[in-house]
Amino acid sequence: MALQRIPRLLALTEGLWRCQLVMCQPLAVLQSTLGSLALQPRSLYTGCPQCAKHRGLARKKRDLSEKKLTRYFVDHRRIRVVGGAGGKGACCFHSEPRKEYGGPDGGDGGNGGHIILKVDSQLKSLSCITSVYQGNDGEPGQRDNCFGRNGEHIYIKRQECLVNYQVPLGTLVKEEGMLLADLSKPGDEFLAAQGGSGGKGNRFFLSNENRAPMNSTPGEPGEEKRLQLELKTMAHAGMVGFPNAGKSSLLRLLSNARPAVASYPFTTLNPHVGVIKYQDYVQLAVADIPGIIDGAHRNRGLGFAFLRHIERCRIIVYVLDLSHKEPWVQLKSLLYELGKFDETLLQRPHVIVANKLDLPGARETLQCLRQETGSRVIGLSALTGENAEELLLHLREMYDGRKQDGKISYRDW
Ligand SMILES: Nc1nc2c(ncn2[C@@H]2O[C@H](COP(=O)(O)OP(=O)(O)OP(=O)(O)O)[C@@H](O)[C@H]2O)c(=O)[nH]1
Ligand SMILES: [Mg+2]
Repeated sequence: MALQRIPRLLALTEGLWRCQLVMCQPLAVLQSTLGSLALQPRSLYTGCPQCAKHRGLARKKRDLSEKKLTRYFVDHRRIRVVGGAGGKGACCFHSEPRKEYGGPDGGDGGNGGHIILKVDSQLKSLSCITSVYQGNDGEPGQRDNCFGRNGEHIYIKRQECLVNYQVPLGTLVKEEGMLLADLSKPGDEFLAAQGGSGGKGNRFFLSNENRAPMNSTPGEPGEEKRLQLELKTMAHAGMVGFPNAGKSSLLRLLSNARPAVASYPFTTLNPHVGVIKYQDYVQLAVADIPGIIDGAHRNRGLGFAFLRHIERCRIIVYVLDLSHKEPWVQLKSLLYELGKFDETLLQRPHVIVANKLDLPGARETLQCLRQETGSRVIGLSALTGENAEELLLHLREMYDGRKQDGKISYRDW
């Protein structure tokens, strides 16, 4: 019996020993004598149960692979929304002992619930949006002039116990290609489908001419719409460049985002947004999108549809690769492809960044690039972090400048 208790005792004591708690002499003796049983030492957790829970959560979260992310990142959805139908009006008469002609007392039906799209800034993708949303129907009217209950409105993320659905910030709502709403501010709402109004009970039809109306109306059906939801990433600055130029490496260097980096082209398949945090608590969001190549507008490479994710960026960062002999050719191609997508993108304030300054011969190429473009080019290395401050300061200057113009505010990216 005593032998059976030994392993448990040992487990307790070794934990105490590992945590270097104040260990009394008898425990130390026991530890040394039972050590021959060679149980693996385990760490004794001395905190409360809540802390133990947190300890489990503190495990490092593994980044999702780009392929898996593609499954989760959805920037297009077609949905059918149907508002709830109105409840039917009741047709009945008051009945009480010794009251023969009680009169009509059929209550009205409740209104059907609307379907409302609401912005949730925590959401980053449209993946949680399902294809059909059916509104809640209103309840029918009841006798004794009881009106039916209105259908609960449905918001397109389930939140607490309410049926409550939401969309990410930057969602465009279109119907047959026509823009209905641009949900670009936190808290924005859009009434996607209106619920039908409830029917009238026979009490409603009571008049001097008709003291015993026998008619009541059914509730109206809810509105039905087929909508396209399109997500455009919201960031202050967007990076464009050829594959392998080092956009993701740069984003990793500047911000807390962790996009995948590899030496093969098209490593990035989805847009990533990182936040640069300045010491005075100003935060600047930077988006990294998949690389674009010559002929992207003819659907070469990954095409250029994802350029819509930089459409809302106020600053465009062209990332060029100094390992190429003529990076200015890359710049021309980028400008051409951007112009094909949207001419106005070319008028946006921009920064030209030449990456991979650490490579041999890169400084000479940088000089040539400056001469060719005739504008400011920030040479840096995303790998070593060399000269990254210049880019950080320049982005901040541009951001502050545009904020003073009233073109950027915290609410309006
Ligand atoms: N020597 C050097 N290599 C770099 C630098 N920046 C990035 N790289 C390398 O270049 C390769 C591509 O980097 P990425 O950050 O994945 O490039 P990307 O532009 O995001 O590429 P895509 O996602 O395919 O568009 C990786 O092997 C990086 O290690 C740099 O400053 N110096
Ligand atoms: Mg990348």
